[in-house]
Formats: sequence, structure tokens, C-alpha cells
Amino acid sequence: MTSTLTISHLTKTFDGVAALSDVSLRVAPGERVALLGHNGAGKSTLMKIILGLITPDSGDVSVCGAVPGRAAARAQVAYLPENATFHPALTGVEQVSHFMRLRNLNPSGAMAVLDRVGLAIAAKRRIGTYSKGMRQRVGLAQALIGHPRLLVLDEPTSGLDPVSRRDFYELLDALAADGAAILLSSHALTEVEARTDRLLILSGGQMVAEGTLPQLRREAALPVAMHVTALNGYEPDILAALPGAIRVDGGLQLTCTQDSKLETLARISALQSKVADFDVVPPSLEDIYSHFSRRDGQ
Ligand SMILES: Nc1ncnc2c1ncn2[C@@H]1O[C@H](COP(=O)(O)OP(=O)(O)OP(=O)(O)O)[C@@H](O)[C@H]1O
Repeated sequence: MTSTLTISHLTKTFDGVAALSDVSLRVAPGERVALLGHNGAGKSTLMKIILGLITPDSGDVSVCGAVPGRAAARAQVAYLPENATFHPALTGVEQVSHFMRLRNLNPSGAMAVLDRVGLAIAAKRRIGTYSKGMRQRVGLAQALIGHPRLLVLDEPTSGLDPVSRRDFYELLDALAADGAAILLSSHALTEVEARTDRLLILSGGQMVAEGTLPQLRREAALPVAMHVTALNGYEPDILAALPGAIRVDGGLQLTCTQDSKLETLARISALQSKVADFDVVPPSLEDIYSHFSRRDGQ
């Protein structure tokens, strides 16, 4: 399938500092992709290049087959900046109508757009009276204008409460189901793990990992933790039988490599008359993220 966004060998340097080095990626129609990376990893620079706000030193970018920044690309792309600000004296509906006119669209559709982001009830109030989460929804509303094929969202859920976050991702799911490609940056790892199709990890301007969470988990091959709770009085026996096990709150913990998981499980099973409970704790997304982000020595 043709990608909505294609980036090949992108490089951008600011005053001798490489913000992006040889970055390549694709986002397909209907795909929700999360861009992760520590502060200064290059996420905003990448987004600005996709939007045509800054030009790369080298490499190619294609947005729906067009060059970023050209009218053909801008007509298909929506952007939600990290801290979207609006005129406090305008009402929600006035602000969205204004954006619709800028896109040469009939502003009579503004109320419907606000309704999609749950703001219809406050549409006639001045934005200056909105909460942070409501202003973020205005930002999302402006990003929905004109049926964009690519949404570039910079930390879109920062400032949203849990219910608003869930509503936001449901809206994204509907847009993706309709064929829109979504690239969003976030520091909320657990949230993007559950709500996106693929993760990209930038570190020091380099794309250090790319894939679904199970793929990244396999690639990282981090140790697995096993928690064993001993039946009353049997803890010393289990410690003796499982070299490397340590006491932790409420039980014993043993770590093993991915390759030795089954062998370790068999050793624990052999002790079952002394074991009250057992849990496998796979590496978290935070562990996997740290593993890849530190690859370059940071
Ligand atoms: N206009 C600029 N002039 C000089 N350096 C810049 C400029 N824009 C970005 N940089 C540098 O490029 C690197 C990448 O910055 P960028 O803003 O893309 O990171 P980021 O991943 O978006 O970080 P954050 O999560 O903090 O927003 C940083 O070292 C930053 O200081």
C-alpha cells in the first residue's frame, strides 16, 4: 500500500549539532504511529520538517505524494502543536469558523467539528474561560478541519484528564478507521502502548527502534522477572533450590534471560508443593524504552 508519509535518510543539523541523523520512516493510511524520545531527541524537528516549516539538510520527505509545505501537502496535513494557544476573546465556534475560512471551507460546519471533540456545549463561550483540557480540544477540533489524510500531533494528550484521553483516542481510532494516518509524539508510554499500532523511538536524532511492542520486546531481549510466593515456612527451601533468587516485598524474585524462561519455569514447577503463588513479570514499555534510548550511551 502507498504510504501517506514517507521519509528517507533525513538529516538536519543546527549550528553543528545533529538534530536528526539519517532518519527514515513510513506511515501507512489508517496507521497510528507513536513517536517516542527523550527531550531533545529530535521529535519536534521531525514534525516541523513534515509540515514544511523547516527544510532538512538532506533526505527526502513525501506527504501524500507532495513536498512538505507545498499547497498539495498542506491541504492534506493537520497539525496539533504541543501548547496550542487561541484568541481568548473568541468563542470556540468563532475560532473554529475562522480556521475553516482560512482553509476555504464553509464555516457553517464549525459546530459539527466542535461536537466531534465534545465541545458543542461550550461552543459559544469565550476561549479565555476554557480549562486547559478544553483548549486542547479546540486544538484537536482545528486539526480535524478539512478531512486531513495525515495528522501530526505533538503530545496531544498532555493536560487531558483520563476520560478526555480515552475520548481523544476513540476519536483517533475513528479517524484511522477512515484511512487517516496519524503520527503522534508522547511521553505517556503506557497510553501509547495501548492505543497505537507501532512505536518509533528517536534518541539523539537517530531512529534507534521501530516496531510493534511485541517486536521491540523480542528485539530488546530484556530479562524476565518471576515472582514466587512460598507456602508458609518453605521460603528457605525455595531460596536454596533457585540460585539467584532474592527476597523482595511479599515474596521471592528471580530474573532470567528470555532464552532460559522455560527452564526456569520448570525449576519452579518442580517446587510446586512449596509454592503458594507464581507470576511472570515481562519487561515494561519503560524498560524497553530505556534500553533503546540508552543505546547511544546517554
Ligand atoms: N532552531 C534551533 N536552533 C538550534 N538548535 C535547535 C533548534 N531546534 C532544535 N534544536 C536542537 O535540536 C535538537 C532536537 O530538538 P527537538 O526540539 O527536535 O527535540 P524534541 O525531541 O522535540 O524535544 P522535546 O521532547 O523536549 O520537545 C536539540 O538538541 C535542540 O536543542
